[in-house]
Amino acid sequence: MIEVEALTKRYGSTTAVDGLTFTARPGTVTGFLGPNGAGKSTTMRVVVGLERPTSGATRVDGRRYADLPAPLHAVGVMLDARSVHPGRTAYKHLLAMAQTHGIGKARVREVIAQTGLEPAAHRRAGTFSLGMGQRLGIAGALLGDPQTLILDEPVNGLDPDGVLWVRRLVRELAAEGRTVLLSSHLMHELALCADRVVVIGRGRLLADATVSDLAGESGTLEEAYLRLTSDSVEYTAGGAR
Ligand SMILES: Nc1ncnc2c1ncn2[C@@H]1O[C@H](COP(=O)(O)OP(=O)(O)OP(=O)(O)O)[C@@H](O)[C@H]1O
Repeated sequence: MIEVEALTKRYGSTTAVDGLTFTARPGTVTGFLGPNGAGKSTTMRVVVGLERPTSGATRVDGRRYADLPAPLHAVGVMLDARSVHPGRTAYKHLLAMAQTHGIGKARVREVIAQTGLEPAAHRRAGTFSLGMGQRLGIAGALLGDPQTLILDEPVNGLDPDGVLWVRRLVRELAAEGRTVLLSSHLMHELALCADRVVVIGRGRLLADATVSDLAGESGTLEEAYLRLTSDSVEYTAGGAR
């Protein structure tokens, strides 16, 4: 379970997250949606202890990230698929992560198979396509068999097979009772795999609803999203607003 409670994060004069509260629950895929710069990545970075909140709090399974005894087993994270050392092979990268938590080679091989990385396991990550890098990032998130997964834009750069694979994977993880928080720009993508959707704009909560409630009576989910975020989009195809 992920709890975000009255979270505010400022960088100088920029308020990236502004009094945000929501909960991502076990057994559920929670879609985290908002236009560019809405504050999704910042929120996720605070949840996993990479940023300190200006005010408010975040918790994973009732604890602050810093208080988790074995973070890799509690929460699997993929924030930036390009953050892997380019000179390391996929296998070596995962093995190095595994060793920080006493996870064995068998589990490394298991997540390599689960993410379809077997043919590329001994290639340097620097030679990977964006899609392969995403698979490696997801493999790292799965490594500790965590109850909670946080995936920032996991379908970015994936081919159609990869997109289908991610959809199936997150559904399976939730069906096993895990908490999955998944960000995307794409409402239609989330509609296909999320149970709930948390929509933010300019760091503020705009909606927290089931996919079907958000679409409501009036048209499609995409229309509901555009209506919600129309005041939050800083730039449109026609230029600055
Ligand atoms: N380290 C930082 N220093 C200064 N400003 C930052 C920093 N990180 C994020 N911001 C600003 O905070 C706001 C929220 O950014 P964030 O990356 O969280 O949004 P996002 O919803 O993830 O966007 P995107 O979908 O484009 O990745 C933006 O205005 C961004 O420029």
